[in-house]
Amino acid sequence: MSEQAADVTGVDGKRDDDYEHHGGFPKYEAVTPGPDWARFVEGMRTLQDLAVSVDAPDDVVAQAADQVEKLAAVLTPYVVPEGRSPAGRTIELPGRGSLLMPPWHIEKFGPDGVRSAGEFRRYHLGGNGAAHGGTLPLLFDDLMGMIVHAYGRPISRTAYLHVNYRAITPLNTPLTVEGSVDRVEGRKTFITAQLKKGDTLLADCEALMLELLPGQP
Ligand SMILES: CCCCC/C=C\C/C=C\C/C=C\C/C=C\CCCC(=O)SCCNC(=O)CCNC(=O)[C@H](O)C(C)(C)COP(=O)(O)OP(=O)(O)OC[C@H]1O[C@@H](n2cnc3c(N)ncnc32)[C@H](O)[C@@H]1OP(=O)(O)O
Repeated sequence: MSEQAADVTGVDGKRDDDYEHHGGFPKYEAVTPGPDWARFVEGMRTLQDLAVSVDAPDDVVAQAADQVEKLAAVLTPYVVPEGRSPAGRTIELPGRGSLLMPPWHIEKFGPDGVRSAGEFRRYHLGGNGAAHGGTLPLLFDDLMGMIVHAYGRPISRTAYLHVNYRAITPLNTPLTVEGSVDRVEGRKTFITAQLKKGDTLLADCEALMLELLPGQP
């Protein structure tokens, strides 16, 4: 597993040294895990989809539960502190290799904004074939973190996230989400983003990201 420092170069081309010591935040570095990590994560995503969509006989569920318990026992000795797992730090994988994130891949990452593309899956079902309303703020919030980072701002947290649901967000359909910094006022970074299916606006979002003060968690 090789580690590389995240690019924290600001819009003015200067390295943002504040990134190193702002807030009480651990420092994250992008990572390239071994060759089986992608297969492992995708397999786990398939299991998540299945776990919310099967109605299997008791003996099949018992068999599955046995295997899940065995798998957990295999992995448990390797639990590491926050920021050390490849989950969330593998930029080239959908959802940066984190099961919490929808399996979307980054198409554009820079000071002028971040765009990612992907699909919501059965795991993300809300009702009547649409994505759960709570999955959209998850997608947007993660995007906001990346936009702040790509813009070269110090570590910031979401103070508010305002989502407007404009149309039903379908499952298993290619979508894009894109956003950029609107303005910066002191510690405040204001960002807007849109979720689209082709040219159709599904949801838009406005967020305030607040730069953390020294020692803030
Ligand atoms: C993973 C990396 C892998 C490799 C790297 C590669 C790629 C990058 C990838 C990812 C990105 C990397 C890193 C991302 C890092 C972090 C993202 C984290 C996102 C989150 O983690 S998301 C969690 C949900 N988030 C919270 O859990 C926040 C809880 N909260 C608080 O922690 C405090 O609340 C805080 C600190 C936000 C503010 O507290 P505070 O005391 O410092 O500030 P204060 O309240 O004084 O406000 C100052 C001024 O903001 C105004 N203001 C405040 N709140 C407002 C509101 N809601 N609406 C309107 N105005 C508001 C005030 O009115 C005042 O304005 P004014 O100065 O004009 O009077």
